[in-house]
Amino acid sequence: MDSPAWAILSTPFLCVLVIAVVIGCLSDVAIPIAILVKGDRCYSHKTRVFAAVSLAVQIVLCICSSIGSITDSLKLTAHVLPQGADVVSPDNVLVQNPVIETIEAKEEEVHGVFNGVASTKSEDKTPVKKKKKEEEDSFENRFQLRNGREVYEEKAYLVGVERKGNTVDAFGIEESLEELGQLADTAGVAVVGSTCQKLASPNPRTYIGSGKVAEIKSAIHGLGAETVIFDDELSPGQLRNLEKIFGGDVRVCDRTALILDIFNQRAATHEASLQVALAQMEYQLPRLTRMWSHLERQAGGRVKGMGEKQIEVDKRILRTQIGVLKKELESVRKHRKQYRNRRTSVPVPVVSLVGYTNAGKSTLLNQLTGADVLAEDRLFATLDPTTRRVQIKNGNEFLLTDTVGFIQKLPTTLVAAFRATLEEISESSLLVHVVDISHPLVEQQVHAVDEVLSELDVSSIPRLMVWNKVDRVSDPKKLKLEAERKQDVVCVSALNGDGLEEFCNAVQEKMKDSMVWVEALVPFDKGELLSTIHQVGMVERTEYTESGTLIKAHVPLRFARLLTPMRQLCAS
Ligand SMILES: Nc1nc2c(ncn2[C@@H]2O[C@H](COP(=O)(O)OP(=O)(O)OP(=O)(O)O)[C@@H](O)[C@H]2O)c(=O)[nH]1
Ligand SMILES: [Mg+2]
Repeated sequence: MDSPAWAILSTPFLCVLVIAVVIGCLSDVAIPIAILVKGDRCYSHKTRVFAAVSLAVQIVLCICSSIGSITDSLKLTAHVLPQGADVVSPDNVLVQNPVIETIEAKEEEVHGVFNGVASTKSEDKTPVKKKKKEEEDSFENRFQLRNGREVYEEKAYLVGVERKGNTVDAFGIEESLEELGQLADTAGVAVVGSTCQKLASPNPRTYIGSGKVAEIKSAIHGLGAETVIFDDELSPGQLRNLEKIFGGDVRVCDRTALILDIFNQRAATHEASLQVALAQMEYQLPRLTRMWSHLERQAGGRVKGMGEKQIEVDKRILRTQIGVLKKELESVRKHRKQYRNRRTSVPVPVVSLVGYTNAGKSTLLNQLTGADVLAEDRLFATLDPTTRRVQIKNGNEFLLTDTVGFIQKLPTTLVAAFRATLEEISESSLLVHVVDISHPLVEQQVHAVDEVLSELDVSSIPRLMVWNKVDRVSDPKKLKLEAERKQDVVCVSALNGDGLEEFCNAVQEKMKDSMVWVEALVPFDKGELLSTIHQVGMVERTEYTESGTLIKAHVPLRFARLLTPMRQLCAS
């Protein structure tokens, strides 16, 4: 039914035109026809020939004019029809919509002509629907798979503060913000912008100045950010005030909350989950206030203190939960201690890898022991300690423990919550501080690690420093010479295995510091004791005598106690 013929016939204008042409033609041909019909009875031969010629000419003229009219009409109809379709189509908004949209549609039409392709999906071209589709697409794209979980990628705006009079060892504001960006990335948050401010002292109400707050407010609304992350820990009041000012659904959080969020996402074992839950609850406890301020608003201010009562109830619940968690963690700690005691009955020395997050601790453990601990270019890949046995070429061995990485401004709640895990460090014979020597902020990272270690009371344990990732520096030879000049520094590349033998030798040398020198006569029937001395100690000399084997070696202190009766034997 959409054919042009039907369209022509269905137009009243065309019908009138056709009738007029027919009447006109009939009137012009009527006289010659009458002459011809009456014939030779009334008219001469000449008159009839003239009438016949005239009729033929009229017919030809009539046909020509009809063809011309119909062609013009066709052209007109062809021009009118598409517009007519636009008007009646419910999908099309071009005719009804304002000027701007018509102009845009015209531009699209031109675009269509250039391409020579007629688009049939007019709805895809409308700006409103296009925008909606883009929004839907971007919404879908913002779901990311993190650690096996699908999470919605929030848009975040970062804020840093540079305190006047910062020490040389501290991170610069730009570097600190960059690290915050890395943390945000690890947590699955997309950073859309950042800003910083230099301050002598923080504003007690909003942490930053009011001008900066206004600037951030307009920036986040322009960028569509849902979260504002501060690089420093904010007080509960500051968090509340900032959220009120930013308005809407904008969430304000700080570095501590972000790190806790990462730990929460990454906790894979029961112990790690317990520790993270405890740290999160301790962080939330003073911040509960803002959750209940709506109660007083709902009551129109008539029931004053309603919110406060609710906060008290919640705080009590949270404190009870914290108590339960602490008890559970205490039992985990006891279990760990028992396991460690069992391990020390076979006195293999324990070496702990400590260091800044992403320095390469897990990669080093994997290279030396063939373990498959997760090592990746993300912050806080490791949360739980892993211990593996390392066998050195000379037959000696030690246990190597990989631990959770440190970071500058590490939340104290987190250090406290991870005490059970970190106790591994405090009971080791040697601390190996792994450093990413290729990192531009290596000095600041070393300083940050030393600060956390000072909180853990491990100053009496000997230390060895490992400059890792030497394959990434521009002049590895120069670096190795520099390391040789320093005491207790070894260069390695955990990734390609470069320098691992030197590392193991250095570990042994260093462990001598925590061992005692013994000379003991071991009876022949205590053969396994002798082999243990070879495993865990550093044997200088063995002599076979009539009453047993005389051994001179450095051995761990605990083991030296085991050898006490034999030492006496030797002395006599
Ligand atoms: N080029 C190079 N990359 C390395 C080296 N050692 C480690 N990496 C890379 O550095 C990244 C971090 O390594 P990890 O072993 O996970 O670091 P980590 O210290 O265990 O990190 P956390 O568990 O987060 O504390 C990974 O992408 C490794 O491949 C190295 O010697 N050279
Ligand atoms: Mg690791």
